[in-house]
This record gives sequence, structure tokens and C-alpha cells, in this order.
Amino acid sequence: MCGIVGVVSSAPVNQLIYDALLLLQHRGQDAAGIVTQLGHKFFMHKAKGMVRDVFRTRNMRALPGNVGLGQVRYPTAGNAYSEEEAQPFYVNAPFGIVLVHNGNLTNAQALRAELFSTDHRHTNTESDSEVLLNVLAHELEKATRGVPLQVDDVFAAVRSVHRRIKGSYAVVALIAGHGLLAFRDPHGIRPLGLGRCNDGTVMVASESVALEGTGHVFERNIAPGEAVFIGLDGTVHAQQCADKASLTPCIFEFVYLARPDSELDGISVYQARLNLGETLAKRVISTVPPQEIDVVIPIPESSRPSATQLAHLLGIPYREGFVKNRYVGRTFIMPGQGVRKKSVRQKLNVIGSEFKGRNVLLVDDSIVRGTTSREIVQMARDAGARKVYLASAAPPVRYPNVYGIDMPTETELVAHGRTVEEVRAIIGCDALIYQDVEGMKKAIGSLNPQLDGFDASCFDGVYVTGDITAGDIARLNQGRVGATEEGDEDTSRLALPNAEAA
Ligand SMILES: O=P(O)(O)OC[C@H]1O[C@H](OP(=O)(O)OP(=O)(O)O)[C@H](O)[C@@H]1O
Ligand SMILES: NC(=O)CC[C@H](N)C(=O)O
Ligand SMILES: [Mg+2]
Repeated sequence: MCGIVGVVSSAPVNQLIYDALLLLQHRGQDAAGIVTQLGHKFFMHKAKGMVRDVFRTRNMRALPGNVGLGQVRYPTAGNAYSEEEAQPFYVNAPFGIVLVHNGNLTNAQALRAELFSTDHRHTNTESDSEVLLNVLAHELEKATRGVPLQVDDVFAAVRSVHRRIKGSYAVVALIAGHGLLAFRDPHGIRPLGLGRCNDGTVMVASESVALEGTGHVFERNIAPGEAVFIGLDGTVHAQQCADKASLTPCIFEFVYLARPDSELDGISVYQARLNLGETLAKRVISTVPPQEIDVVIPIPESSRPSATQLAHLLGIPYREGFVKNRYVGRTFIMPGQGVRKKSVRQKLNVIGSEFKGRNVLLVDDSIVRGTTSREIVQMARDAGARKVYLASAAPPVRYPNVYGIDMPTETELVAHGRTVEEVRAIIGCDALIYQDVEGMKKAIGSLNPQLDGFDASCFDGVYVTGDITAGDIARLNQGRVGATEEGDEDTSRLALPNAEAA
């Protein structure tokens, strides 16, 4: 998951892109970058770090022009520590293209070899996004019938790109002197929407919050497989470029990744989380009698809407028992298990009086590696809770994600190959209640009947692109550098208290 944005305007866009990236910061905290174009020249600044650290006034001044794009990165391929793999990526031919990508290519390795041997193109990093850019550049070169470039040639190039690349991709690319291209993979796994401002500015962005928060009116989602080309005068052209398209967005966007105030593919993320809380409440009742629960406490941040709705339905008081240090980022999307574990304690602190002598039901949106839950349960006990129950608004995360979420190996997932009782023992709570897969799909899918389904592969092991083998998963994982930290002892998954250790 990353956040991407592109803008065509009649006024300078540097501040606008910066503001949009700030609104997308939750999608990637590792690196940030912006490219603008003035005349036929690109101006780029990218570096590791959060948006407000990467861009100083002098960097902003050096980004002139009325068209541009930007990205916040959460690495899922290549090298998490390399500055070179921060986006945007640039190639000089044809025309000069810069590109930002949210997603993960599952055939990047084969494509890299093909780019070298057949297309005679050089890639200089381990990033799948650089591969994507070079495939696009090669196909654009082939499709171009003259200068200036025709819109139909751009769409022909995207058609060829769809045939060659596999996996998930929401992309924004700027073709020097011509305009801004945006497209989405044929399954619509990663989100991308378009909005306009009344001064004529056109913006595409990963989430509607980035459009609305910068004064744009959300107009529509880019359809799966569709390409949109925005000329430098703001004219929008669109064409379906996939042979076969279906709308099966990543369900984890609704569970955790996106901001609750965003609407993705016609579904309010906030409403999706309320609905999850509602179905979870029914499952809680069948496991722990509500009269045995004194208080419902959310694990900030993402679980709040589900926890409120759950408490409301059970008729149990909802209280804030953990205070979040807002200056610590999201722990799940940090590279390295050691950093994640330390951050949970730094990030969340208890309000002791909410726990002392009480039976508490803690609610989280999801349990992935179990890092957060185990720490939190212990903190609740240390604060004097009598019984600590834990409910997860998502089902057990049991399978690796290959589409741009950093859960590449099953071995790090606390629930992989384990029963709920085993996970409960590891986390150390008195009862563990999970959402079930069908309940989750229904709770969210009922909000837009036009959806063809979801990619819920990390929960049910079914990959919507239909072409993922165990070998692919192993290869994708091998290709990554920096997912675990050097000197990080705690990279293996959490173990059962006794059985597995023995
Ligand atoms: O089982 P784990 O591997 O610990 O991962 C799951 C946790 O990580 C996320 O929180 P995070 O702190 O990233 O973000 P949030 O503040 O948006 O909830 C998520 O909301 C869970 O709390
Ligand atoms: N999470 C993402 O969308 C990552 C994009 C790309 N695969 C990278 O690692 O930079
Ligand atoms: Mg959380």
C-alpha cells in the first residue's frame, strides 16, 4: 500500500501535491517524492521519511509548474532502505516519463529479465515499480505513430501493459509535454479516484480524502482496467483498456489501510467498519455473555468505528482505555518486527482507572502478527483488569498478501495454520473472538452491490488474479530487502507459550 496523486492545473501544483500527500500519509511512511513539470522539464525531489521531513521550503521552491505527481511509499518489493527506490521513477525515452505506483507486481522478476533480453532496457533497482515504468515506456514507444503523441496511442500502450504485467497496480504517470496518465489493474485491487476543483484543476488520488481535503469534488473512481489521460489543458479522455475487467478491490483497505473518512469504490470506509462492528457483536454474544463484560475498549486508531458500534449493540459502555501518542506512526506498516514491537509501547499508554477490577473487551480491527494484541493484553492485565477478552473486526489473517500489503510470508502471521484457541493462548487473553470471512464480506459488500467480490486473499487464501503459486510467494519474499531489520532478533512469528517451544 502506498499513496499516489497526480494533478493538472492552470496554477502551480507543488503545494497541492504536498497537501494531498499529507492526507495520504497513513498509506506510506517510509519515503515520499514529488515531480512537477515546467515546459518539457521535470523537477523531482524524493527521499526517505515522512512528507513533512522530506520536503523543506527550498525543495518546494524547486518544484515549479502546473502539472505533477507524488507518492508516499510503504515498501512491499525491492529494498525498503534504498533512497533510490523512493518514487517517482523516471525514464528519459520515449518523451520522458515519470511514474508512481501503488501495488505489487507478481511477475516483476520475469519481466525484469524480459526487459533486459528482449526490450533491451536497463533497470537499476530491485523495485517492481521501476519494472512497471519500463514496460510502460517500451509499450508506449511501440504504440507511438508520431509526434505529438496521440491519446489513442497512449491507450494502446496501456492495453499492452495490462497483457504483460500481473498483480496489483494503481498508477499515475506523467508524459513530458503531453499529459497525465492514470490506470488501474483489471481487478481494481488498489483504489484510484478522480476529482475536480471549480478552477478547472483535475486531480487523481488513491483515496477520496486527498481530493476533498484539497478542495476538490470527488467525481468518480477509475474503473478496473480503465485508463484516463488528462491533457495539459485539463481535458479528460478515458478508455477501458483491459480485455476482461472485474471490480474486486482489496478488502483490507476497508478493514485497516484507508482512512475512515474516505469512500472507495462506492463504499464509505467508516460505514464498512461500523458494519463490521455489528456482525462482530453477534459473534461476541455467542462466546462471552454480555453481562460478563464491564466495558468495551478500542485499540486505537483503526478499530474505533467497529468498537463503538459493537458496544452500542451489546449495550455495554464504550470507554477510551488507551491513549495514542499521535507522533508515533502506524506500527503495522513499519519495516522490521523489532521496531513494531517497541512502537506499540511507545504509541499506546493505558488509562489505569478504565481497567482496574474490570472485565474488559478490547476491540481491534485486525490481528496480523499479533504484536499489538499481545502487548496490549499484557498492558491491560498490568493495569489491573480482571478478565481481558479480545475481539477482532476482521477474520484471522492466515495467508500471505502479494498485492501490496507487507505480509509476504505465512510464517510471520500469528494465525497461520493455528486454531483460534492456539492464537488465544499466544496472545494471552481470556477469550478471543474473530469475525468470520463470509460475515466480513457481507458486512462490506452489502454497501455496494455492483462489486464483483473482494480480494480477501490474506483471509481465505484465494488470489483474485488466479495465478499465484507457492513458488511466486517465495520468490516475492526473496526479492525483498529490509522487511526485517539487521540485528532484529524478533523476526520469527510469535510462538505458542509451551507446545511449539517444546
Ligand atoms: O497484529 P499486528 O501485527 O500487531 O498488526 C495489527 C495491528 O496493526 C494495526 O495498527 P497500527 O498501529 O498500524 O495503526 P492504527 O493506529 O491505524 O490502528 C492494526 O490496526 C492492528 O492494531
Ligand atoms: N505498497 C506499495 O504500493 C508499494 C509499491 C511498490 N511495490 C514498492 O515497494 O515501492
Ligand atoms: Mg491498530
